Amino acid sequence: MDAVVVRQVSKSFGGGRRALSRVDLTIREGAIHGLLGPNGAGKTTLIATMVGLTAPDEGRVEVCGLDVGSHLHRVQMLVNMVRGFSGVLEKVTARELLVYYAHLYDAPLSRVEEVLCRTGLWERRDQQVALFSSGWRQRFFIAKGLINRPRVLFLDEPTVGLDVDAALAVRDLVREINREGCTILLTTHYMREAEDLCSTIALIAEGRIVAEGSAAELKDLVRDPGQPEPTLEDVFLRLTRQSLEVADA
Ligand SMILES: Nc1ncnc2c1ncn2[C@@H]1O[C@H](COP(=O)(O)OP(=O)(O)OP(=O)(O)O)[C@@H](O)[C@H]1O
Repeated sequence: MDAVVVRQVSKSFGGGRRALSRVDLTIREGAIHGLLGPNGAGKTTLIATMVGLTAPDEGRVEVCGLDVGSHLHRVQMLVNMVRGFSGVLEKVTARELLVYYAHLYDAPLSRVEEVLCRTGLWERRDQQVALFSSGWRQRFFIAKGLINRPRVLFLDEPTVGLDVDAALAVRDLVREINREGCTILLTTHYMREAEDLCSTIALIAEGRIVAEGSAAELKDLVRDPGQPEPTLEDVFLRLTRQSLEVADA
C-alpha cells in the first residue's frame, strides 16, 4: 500500500512564484523516502501539504488512503512531524511537555514513558528541554513526534546543526523507528545521510520533482562512460542545476 500519494499539487504564496508546481510523489508504506533539494526548492511546503498545514491550490494529497483536504483531523492523528531547529518553552521538563502532547493526541499517559525510553531520554525526563544540548533536544522532538504512534513521520532536517555523535544517534533512531513499521519522509542537505538512510529519494528543484529512485538509480541518470562513479552529490548538483537553467531560460 502507498502511505502518501501526491498528485499534481501546486502551491503559490503570492508574488507570482510557485513554491510547488504539479508535484507527483508516492511514498510506499514502510519506506524511508528522502526529499532532497536546494534551499527554497519547496521541501517544507510539500511536507506542509502532506500533514495538512497548507492546502494546495491545485491537486490532491492522500495519506494512508485518506484525502488530506476532506479528512484533515484523521490524517493529523495518523502522522507527525519533526523539524530541525525547533524552539521550546522554557522551564518545562521533557516529561511535562510530552504529557501535554499526549493529551493533544488523546494518547494514553503510558505512551509518555514509552517514548522517553525509546529515545533514550528516560534519565533526563525531569530536566528542562530548553537546557538540553542540541542532540538531546532533537531526541526530545523525535519523542514528541512518536507520541501518537504515527504511521507516517515527516522529518524535516532532523540532524541539522548536530555534531557527529549526536547525528549518528538520531540516524540510528530513525532506522529503528522505521524497522518498527513507521513510514518516514526525510529531508536533509546531507547527501551521505540520505544515501545511508533512504530506500528511495526524490529530488526537487524550483518546486518540481526532477528525479526519483534509489540512490543507485539516480546515479545511473548522470553516469558518464569512462568517468568515475558519480556520487549522490554529483547527481544532486547536475539535476538541480539543470532544472534551474530550464526555469531561468
Ligand atoms: N509562508 C510563506 N509565505 C511566502 N512564501 C513562502 C512561504 N513558505 C514558503 N515560501 C516560499 O516558497 C518557496 C519554497 O520554500 P520552502 O520552505 O518550501 O523550501 P525548502 O526546500 O524547504 O527550503 P530550505 O531547504 O531552505 O528549508 C520559497 O521560495 C519560499 O520563500
